[in-house]
Amino acid sequence: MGRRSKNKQGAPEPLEKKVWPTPKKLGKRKADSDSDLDDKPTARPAKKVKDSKSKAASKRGNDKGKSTAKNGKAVAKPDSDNDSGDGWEDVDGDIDMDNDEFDSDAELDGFTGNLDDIIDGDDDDEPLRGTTQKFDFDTDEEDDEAQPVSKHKKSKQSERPSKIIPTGSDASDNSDSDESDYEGRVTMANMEARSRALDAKAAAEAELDEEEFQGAVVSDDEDEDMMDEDADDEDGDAEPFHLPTAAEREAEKQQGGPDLIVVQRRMRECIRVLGKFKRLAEKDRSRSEYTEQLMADIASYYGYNDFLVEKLFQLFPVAEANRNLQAIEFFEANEVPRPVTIRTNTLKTRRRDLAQSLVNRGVNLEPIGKWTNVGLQVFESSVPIGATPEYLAGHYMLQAASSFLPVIALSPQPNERVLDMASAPGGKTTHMAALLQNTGVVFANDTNKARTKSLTANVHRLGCKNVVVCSYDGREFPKVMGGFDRVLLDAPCSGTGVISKDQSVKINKSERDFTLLSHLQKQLILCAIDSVNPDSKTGGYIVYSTCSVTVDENESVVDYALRKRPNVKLVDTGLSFGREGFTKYRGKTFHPSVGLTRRFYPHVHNMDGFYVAKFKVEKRSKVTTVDEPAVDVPDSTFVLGEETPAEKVQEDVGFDSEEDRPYLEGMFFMFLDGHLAISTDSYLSIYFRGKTEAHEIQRIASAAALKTYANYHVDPRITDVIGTWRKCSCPACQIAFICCYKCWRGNLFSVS
Ligand SMILES: C[S@@+](CC[C@H](N)C(=O)[O-])C[C@H]1O[C@@H](n2cnc3c(N)ncnc32)[C@H](O)[C@@H]1O
Repeated sequence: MGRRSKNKQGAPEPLEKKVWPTPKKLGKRKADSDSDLDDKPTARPAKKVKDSKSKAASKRGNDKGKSTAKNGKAVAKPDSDNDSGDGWEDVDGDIDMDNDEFDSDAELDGFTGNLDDIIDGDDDDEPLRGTTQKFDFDTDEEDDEAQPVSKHKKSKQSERPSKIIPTGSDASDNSDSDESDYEGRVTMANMEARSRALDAKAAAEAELDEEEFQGAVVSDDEDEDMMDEDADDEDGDAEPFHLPTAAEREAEKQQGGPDLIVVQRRMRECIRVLGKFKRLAEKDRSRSEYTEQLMADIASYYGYNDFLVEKLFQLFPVAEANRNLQAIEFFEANEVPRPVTIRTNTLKTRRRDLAQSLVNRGVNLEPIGKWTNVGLQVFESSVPIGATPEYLAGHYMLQAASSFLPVIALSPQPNERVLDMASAPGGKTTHMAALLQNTGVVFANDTNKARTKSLTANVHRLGCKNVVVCSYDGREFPKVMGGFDRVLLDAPCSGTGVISKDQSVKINKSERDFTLLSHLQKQLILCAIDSVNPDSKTGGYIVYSTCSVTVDENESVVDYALRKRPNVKLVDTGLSFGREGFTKYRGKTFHPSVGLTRRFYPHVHNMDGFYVAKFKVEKRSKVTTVDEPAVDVPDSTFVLGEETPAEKVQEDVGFDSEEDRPYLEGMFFMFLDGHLAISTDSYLSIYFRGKTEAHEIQRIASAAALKTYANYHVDPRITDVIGTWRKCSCPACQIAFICCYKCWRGNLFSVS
């Protein structure tokens, strides 16, 4: 770990801001670039009231929010306000409020606040607003422990040194920028404009990246300065910065490394020199020397290994004028906790009702933004947000905002069959179950059996009744079963997007990890594609996502899938924000459609770093076989040992083999007394949960034996079947829990 992480020291002295170029000096170009950087998280004090539109409303909101927490008395907003476009629109007017424990009217009666006073919906379109305090939960994992969100809790931010780089709001004159009319804050609209501007600049990126990749050093003479010409005089006053030579750096190392303050200053100076290289660089020193020094200092200052710093630094293309600033903003954002967010479980409640209940308990919150109608951002809470009665009753999931994105992109439709290939602990599974309104079926798979326990617990808590939990290696699909309308592959990844939650990523990732992960992801994505029914009438989609920002795990994987499976194409994710996926990166050129994929960054969107790609699986025009190994995978990448050798999996993922036929043809699932029955045109299989008693197997199997093609087996990898099966009314059925084939087909999804 670097010295900051290792020592957990207090904040070093703030940087002397006077040495930074003023906004004026930075000029228009800087203002543009800063405007992009302004998408960063802002260290905002905990608050629940938006302060832009109506100070009066804000004040009322604050006051009421506090008083409601205390006295629990006030009048609920009339229902008619629900549709006022205030950001609290109901997500589903037809919610089955089948949970007796929850009485929304009772909640309303007791509600003492007026949410509309608290909320100004007009700026509801920010991805996420400023961080308040640290709250420990994994991107994708529910934290079982109760976690109060206390305004008194000391955040990690408070221990941090001041910023290395003045950000847009710190340093730039934004009078021309989108946010100037909005108190310097970022809106979805201006964020997108910034993204577009950046993306336009990326046109020149590939050539420069390639040059860098091939070791070509950009000529100093050709470098563009970031500063305006009129800044020259003032630059003359600045102390010349001496870039340490290799020998000096070695000596520094021998003495135990540089002082933290020295590192801070040096980073700042390197960025300054790189920004106006011709004027400020020392003679005979190259741009790459400054960049190397900057990366080395980032590694020691933030506590990364050198390899990862370089990998992450390279995400910011050389061609971008503000490349170094962006990189620093990214590393800085990894030191700041992301906002606490929850997802309303629409199987049990409505967002507005949930919000009212939580406000009554002293929770300050607001809708996340217009891109989600189920998300709430929690600013502060006097109660542990992971242990409220509403939480225990399954009215919400504690879930990072970025985790909503792949499910929104996948957009499962009622009655569909969906596979969540790597699902534990179930944040996205339960979201999908809710979008299916408890119809159809979600196969929630995860190779890690231990993790399926928390998945099952979440499925139960949230009242999902259409979920089969199983524990296969995802690479065994579609051999296990196929024919899904939609598949989500939220792939195992390096976690470079969630460093703010898991600082160990900074030091425990090596080049080999990325190679192995990328191999695994490539295998999984092919299996995900092959598990989709291309003839699906309503779907035929796959979403691939990771909580990583590296290209190896994202664009490279997606591009690989496009090359290996000509019957798939990328489609728009439907997400209203996010940066375009790279189509060129460090000498590699990806399919142009990779630009349709979306990247999310902590410093831009104030969310965990994330990546989302959506594919449409087309019908295969002719029999195609995979005639080469999908990926050249070392055996060591397989965690199942003897179960499934790599080569076997590779061979088996070919198209249209006779063997695959039953998996790809129409398949029907039903829930049998807590077990799973799968029927195709050719056969019936009953999967007993791993710990099924022998007499239970006997009972069901003997009934199944009445069917000609029935077979059964006990599968320890089917861990839970959460759903109920309504007895068939068909007179042909001799046995209550097994239907004849005809009525089975007709009634399969008549599950209650
Ligand atoms: C990013 S997490 C999934 C988070 C989950 N989608 C959610 O929203 O809660 C990745 C998961 O992949 C699982 N995994 C790793 N290798 C796998 C494989 N070969 N097949 C299936 N799952 C795998 C891990 O156990 C881990 O739970």
